[in-house]
Amino acid sequence: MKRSSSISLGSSSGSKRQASLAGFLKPSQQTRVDHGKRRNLDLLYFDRFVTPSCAGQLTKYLLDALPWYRVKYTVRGFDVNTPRYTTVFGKDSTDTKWEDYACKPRAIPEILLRLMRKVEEVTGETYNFTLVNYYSSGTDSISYHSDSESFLGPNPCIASLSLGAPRDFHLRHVDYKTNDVPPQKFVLHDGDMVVMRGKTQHRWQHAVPKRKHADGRINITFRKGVVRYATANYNQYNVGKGPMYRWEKGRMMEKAASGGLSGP
Ligand SMILES: O=C(O)CCC(=O)C(=O)O
Ligand SMILES: [Fe+2]
Repeated sequence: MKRSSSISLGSSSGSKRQASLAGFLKPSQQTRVDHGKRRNLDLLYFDRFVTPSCAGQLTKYLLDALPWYRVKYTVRGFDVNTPRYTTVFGKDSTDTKWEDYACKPRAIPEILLRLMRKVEEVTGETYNFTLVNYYSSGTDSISYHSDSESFLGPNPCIASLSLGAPRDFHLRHVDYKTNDVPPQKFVLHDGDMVVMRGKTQHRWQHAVPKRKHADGRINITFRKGVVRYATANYNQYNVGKGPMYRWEKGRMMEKAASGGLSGP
């Protein structure tokens, strides 16, 4: 699908830094991958949803402006070190007041909000969270998982934008061990967007595997949390209680303990 609309990401922003981001979006091509053989894989793929110049500015801005975390947690007695930097903004759609959460959610920064509105327009969905990953090198990754959390509702739509270095994106059917449904593998380039919809999260898993060599890559996902627990869960697994990191002089620098969410 061709679209000619473009928007400015920066013109009416409050902060000077954001206002200097004069990029634009131009959804160029939309490919839908959903035929029956692929068993409930309902994907939209936007080739260069964000133009290269906008993607470059956005990457620099986000790296610089956002607080980053390297979350550690325990699952069934095993210590897990999240193998990438993460951060999260937004709040579930319940009418819970912001101050009533044990860990106060953070408002979505203006630039991500603008991006979210454009993604909403193009996907015909609404979102209230943005989760951001930073893969600093090929050893940063996300292993096979599905985002089928019940707090996202029955068939969640998740829009996922890639910025920076290309990385492989793999999908496999949940019953891949016993069926012959082939895995799907493609490369996500700077500015590309994948939208996972329908039963995709229930019937498929996705991953960004480790690679020997890869430069920095940011991934932004837009999701909609429909119950209060979404906010606590996303905070726990994307911010945690460990130190915060800031991008300074071309690398991540550890800062004081976050103690939960505080302003970006
Ligand atoms: O980095 C990506 O492309 C995928 C990220 C992802 O699957 C997630 O954050 O749940
Ligand atoms: Fe995911």
